[in-house]
Amino acid sequence: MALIAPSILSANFANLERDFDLLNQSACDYIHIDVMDGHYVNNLTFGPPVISHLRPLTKKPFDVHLMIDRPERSLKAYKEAGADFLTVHTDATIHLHRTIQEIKEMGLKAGVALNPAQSPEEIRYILRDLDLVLLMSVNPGFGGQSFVPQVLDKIKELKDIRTQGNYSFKIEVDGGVKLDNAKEVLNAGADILVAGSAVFNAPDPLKRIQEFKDIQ
Ligand SMILES: O=C(CO)[C@@H](O)[C@H](O)COP(=O)(O)O
Repeated sequence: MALIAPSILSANFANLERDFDLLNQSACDYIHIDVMDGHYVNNLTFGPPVISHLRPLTKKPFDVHLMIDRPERSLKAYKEAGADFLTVHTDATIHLHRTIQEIKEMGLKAGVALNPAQSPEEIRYILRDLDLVLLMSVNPGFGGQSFVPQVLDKIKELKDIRTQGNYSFKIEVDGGVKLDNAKEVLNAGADILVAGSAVFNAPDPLKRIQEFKDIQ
């Protein structure tokens, strides 16, 4: 069964408590939290203070996706705010291996994100250290963009690499995931689907999450 991580980037920022009530009632597996700093990406969302206020609202794991420059400077703040997974971008940190080790030493699950133009080859030598590889299927920064179709081949490639290397990381796909392409994304090898606008812009977000969960 697909693991579903609704992205609160498309939630109502003026009413996050209501949207967290909804997520608590749902069958979602993780809550995907997009942190954007206005530098690594143009958009700006929130940081540790907001996340720490969200933490008591749910027991669901926080899958925190850091779209920020130099994430190594603030890992501890995100741990203290309540992150369970911390995912960084390869091109945002200078010493990626060290950053991953620091996330793991804090007892968190460590993830690396690849943008649509980046190859899994870039992270070949750290794959054994990772709990998660997040394949961006849009360019990062905004919700509601269209799925970049070439990413389907990348998912397959990464899944083959995982099998050949006997690695244990999960493959998460993020951006433009909708009900009508989710099956193809899962068949390509994704374990976790991130869905923002497909969930929060749906007439019935609870039903929509269940529809994603029910995909065979
Ligand atoms: O990280 C990002 C965008 O940078 C994603 O998590 C989006 O939030 C996904 O939104 P949709 O494409 O599902 O609307």
